Amino acid sequence: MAAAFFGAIADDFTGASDLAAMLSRAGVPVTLRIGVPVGDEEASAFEVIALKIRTAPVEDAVHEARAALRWLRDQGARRVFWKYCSTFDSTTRGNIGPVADALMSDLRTDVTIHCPAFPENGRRVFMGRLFVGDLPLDESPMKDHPLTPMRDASVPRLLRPQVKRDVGLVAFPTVRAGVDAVSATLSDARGHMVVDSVEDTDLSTLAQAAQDMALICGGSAIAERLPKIWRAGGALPHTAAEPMPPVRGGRIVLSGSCSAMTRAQVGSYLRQANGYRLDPQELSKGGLADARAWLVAQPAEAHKIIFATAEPKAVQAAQDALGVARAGALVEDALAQLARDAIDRGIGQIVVAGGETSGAVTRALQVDRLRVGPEIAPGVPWCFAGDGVAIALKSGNFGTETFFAEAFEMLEPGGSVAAR
Ligand SMILES: Nc1ncnc2c1ncn2[C@@H]1O[C@H](COP(=O)(O)OP(=O)(O)O)[C@@H](O)[C@H]1O
Ligand SMILES: O=C(O)[C@@H](O)C(=O)COP(=O)(O)O
Repeated sequence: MAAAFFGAIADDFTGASDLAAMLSRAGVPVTLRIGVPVGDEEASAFEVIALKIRTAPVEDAVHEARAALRWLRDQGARRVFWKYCSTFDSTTRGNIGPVADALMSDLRTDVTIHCPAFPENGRRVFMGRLFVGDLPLDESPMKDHPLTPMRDASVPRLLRPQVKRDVGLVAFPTVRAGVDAVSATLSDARGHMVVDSVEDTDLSTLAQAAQDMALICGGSAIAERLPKIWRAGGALPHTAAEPMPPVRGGRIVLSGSCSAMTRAQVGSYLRQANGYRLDPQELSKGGLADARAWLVAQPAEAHKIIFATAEPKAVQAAQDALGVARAGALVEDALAQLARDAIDRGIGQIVVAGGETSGAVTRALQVDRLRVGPEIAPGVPWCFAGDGVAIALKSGNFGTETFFAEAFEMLEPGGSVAAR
């Protein structure tokens, strides 16, 4: 049976598909697993396990991540990646640090790096401060995230209260001094080293310096560099990507993200699509019957979107009335049920917006693995579930305004996926 070479644990589903897309750019076979598989399976060289632990209680998150690590190691993976959000999304109790600590202990390593930077998507780290576009994290739209509002931009300061080990910084001047300077710093370091990275060239330097680390933590962008480095160094055996399977027609967008970019994308798509808006307070009183009836009345081929996406004020009002967790769960459960309905109606092309939302929808579809296909936008690939179903899991802030239409165009006859 083929063995895994690299194993990643992602704290949410969009994050997992983002990482899988970045690895796929190097032409290596990547399998995205939905939850920890049970027992041995035919492994790809690159395995990514999607968990839904970003906002889970710390003990649950650590427990699931450790189970994922055991499975990956059992499949042969010796290089491990802990994938979290490029905007360092974590609650006040935060799972990023505790999971990193637990993985370090299990891997018997006393140093790791934290690299959330993703310059292609506007996430940069300078002197430990995380920027989203031209704004510090705590001034960016992430300050209003429904589940993980980010109120500080300093990654070391966010991480320190979450971990048992020391937290240090590989600062920009060292990164720009090159691979030897970073390697020397890391070889003397212990604990969690946050690394600055402003441009892609910094990621290449860091990936070179970290290529032999047992554990790397962060966003997906640094991982893009790793397959090429391992291949060039002779560590990675020859691997080839697989062809894409056929996809059936019928399309729908399900959006539970309230991020700034998703709000713009929903607004743009509503100019061409039939739309149904879900409201958590109405869901709590009236349930889902209206939304399900609306979906049944839609032609399969029509452009259509069901969304709970709302402005921060409306989100706040729903949370004040219902509580944060219940408001979120009502929306996630509703979109999960509607995804099942869509599949039952023969719809084959589903775009989901939002990390938590993607977790709820994908689980509801009872898919256990996805083949990773071409990217619609940086970090958002089409994934293939089998039976002619394609799913794209879009992180809240990824993509441009016309993302939803572009995604379906790729699957149209003559589109870039259909043409393969
Ligand atoms: N109108 C709303 N009011 C309150 N919560 C909402 C609303 N719409 C969506 N949510 C919840 O907000 C959360 C958004 O998180 P997520 O799906 O991870 O999106 P993102 O990728 O933008 O972070 C989900 O739990 C979702 O159910
Ligand atoms: O690293 C990233 O930004 C994404 O891969 C990610 O984790 C997305 O999370 P959501 O914004 O919650 O979808």
